[in-house]
Amino acid sequence: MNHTPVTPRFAAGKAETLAPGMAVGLYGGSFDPPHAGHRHVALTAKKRLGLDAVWWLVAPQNPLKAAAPATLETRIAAISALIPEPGHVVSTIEDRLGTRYTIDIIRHLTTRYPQVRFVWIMGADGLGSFHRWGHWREIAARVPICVIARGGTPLKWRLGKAARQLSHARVQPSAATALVKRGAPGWTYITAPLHAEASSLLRRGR
Ligand SMILES: Nc1ncnc2c1ncn2[C@@H]1O[C@H](COP(=O)(O)OP(=O)(O)OP(=O)(O)O)[C@@H](O)[C@H]1O
Ligand SMILES: O=C(O)c1ccc[n+]([C@@H]2O[C@H](COP(=O)([O-])O)[C@@H](O)[C@H]2O)c1
Repeated sequence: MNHTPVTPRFAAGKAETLAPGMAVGLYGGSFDPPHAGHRHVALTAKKRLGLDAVWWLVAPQNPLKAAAPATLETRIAAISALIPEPGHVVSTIEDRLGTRYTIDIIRHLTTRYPQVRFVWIMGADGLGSFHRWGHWREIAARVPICVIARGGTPLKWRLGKAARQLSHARVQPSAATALVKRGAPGWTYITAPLHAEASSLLRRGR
């Protein structure tokens, strides 16, 4: 197969490599700092969706968060140490494209690599605030979404605006791999065992 490197290698040392037909999970986060809960999400999604790779998209700055996170270098190094397994790539594509908005990444990747099957990965709290993201309906129209359960207020998140408006496109977790093959629109909510870790808890303990 003809492997096309998206960009040159970057600090983390693993290339973001794409090939036609590949299934790639896009796991966006502040990762400030990354923790075992993130690892759990990425490993669960990779397994349950049958992904070839998970790209950990390190957000330069979440547009909905006021506080600036640690430097990209610090977070990249920490993610690389947390998840050395093959198939997990730390990506600075948001920084390279000079955007803080997920829609820009999704438009770029789905337009440029139409033969790659991208899927967006997020924790359940992300579903709860998804309707506040820029062009969230277009994101959902362009890529399937995999939501991984998280402790907190799951009922509120599952009954939130985005979940309600996208309810027609929801599929059972048993259809998750088929969803990735079929493509958007579609989302699934995977009730993996919960993982209690949170970056805010770790920052408080610093
Ligand atoms: N323990 C967890 N279980 C499930 N999803 C998680 C967990 N921790 C983080 N996530 C998900 O990972 C993505 C990145 O999360 P983020 O980097 O903001 O970490 P966080 O622990 O939620 O941080 P903070 O506590 O500062 O809000 C989000 O989609 C979030 O929902
Ligand atoms: O595009 C947006 O409007 C948007 C708003 C909030 C969050 N996001 C993305 O959601 C992902 C998770 O963010 P965070 O800070 O909760 O880890 C990360 O990739 C952010 O860039 C994106």
